[in-house]
Amino acid sequence: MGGFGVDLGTANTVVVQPKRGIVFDEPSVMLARADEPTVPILVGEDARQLIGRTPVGFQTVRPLQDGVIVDLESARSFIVAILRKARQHVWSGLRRRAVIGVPTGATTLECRALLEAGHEAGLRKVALLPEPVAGALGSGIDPLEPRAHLVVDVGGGTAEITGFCYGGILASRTCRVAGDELTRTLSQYLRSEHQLVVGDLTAENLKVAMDALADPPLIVEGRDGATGRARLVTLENDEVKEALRTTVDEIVQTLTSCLEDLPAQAVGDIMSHGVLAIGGGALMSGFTQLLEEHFGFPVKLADRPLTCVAEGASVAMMHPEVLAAYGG
Ligand SMILES: Nc1ncnc2c1ncn2[C@@H]1O[C@H](COP(=O)(O)OP(=O)(O)OP(=O)(O)O)[C@@H](O)[C@H]1O
Repeated sequence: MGGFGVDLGTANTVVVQPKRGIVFDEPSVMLARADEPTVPILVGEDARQLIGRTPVGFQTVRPLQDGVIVDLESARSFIVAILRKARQHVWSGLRRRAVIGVPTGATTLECRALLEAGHEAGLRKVALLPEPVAGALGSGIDPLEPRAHLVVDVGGGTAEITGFCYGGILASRTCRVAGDELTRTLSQYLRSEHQLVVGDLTAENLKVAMDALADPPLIVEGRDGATGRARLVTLENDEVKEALRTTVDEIVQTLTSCLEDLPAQAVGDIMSHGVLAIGGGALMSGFTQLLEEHFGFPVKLADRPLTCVAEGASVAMMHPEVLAAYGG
């Protein structure tokens, strides 16, 4: 069966084909000339490497913000470019169809922009599926069963929580503070507390490294804010966690507030089966434990939190009943 399951994220884009698995998994970034911002020269990881070191006359463009398209032309060029890259693995002249994950909180206009970008990129048929439903499907959950599920998705631009059951959404809350804001918080912290200026990539690597860090301190390279000279700063794991605490609390509070909107019976289902956590931000050290403390019931990190949305979108192509219930 042809076609693509696509998670077009603010931070990363993943494309899955039903028979071949993941055919593209790279940052949602493209490099373009400043005077032609919608014509990509580099796409994905190659373009990301130039963030913070972009030569004069070029710019790095992120076609999505907060999980939705902000500029139709850039988004269309980006989709064309990633599908071309994906096709290097499987060349095909056929016009394919696709299921694309979309934030539950996306407006009709934002959904239309995504559909238009897909069609303009040459896709024959495009259907949309809420990302939490796709993530659940990609994690082996049947979203049509008559039992409530709660999915937390912490991405780059948004953190979302969605309750759904038997083909319908029960409740949903969105927080436009997520992984990328945590990176910015860390960058600002280094500047204000250590007078160290670092690039976005360094701040993000530090945030992700905290995950793997047990006891050894972390060494960060940057530029001294006063003298401009290169300097190293040593940070303890706990210091990084503390620097991120206020932003993490903001995300957790929005997510837990969704419980108020859920019917009591649904809360019972979730208490006995737990919450599913997806998205790269959920990988942050201690995040699922913190959520468990606030929810009061178990939170399970998906087996493949970064790719399950695209995997579920790919599975949905073979389940038109799921698309009919949740998508379009
Ligand atoms: N091990 C990790 N620890 C902490 N954060 C991580 C880790 N791995 C990835 N991230 C963060 O997860 C975010 C990207 O997650 P993901 O790819 O799910 O987002 P997205 O789908 O592109 O975004 P959105 O859902 O907002 O459109 C980034 O902010 C990245 O820094």
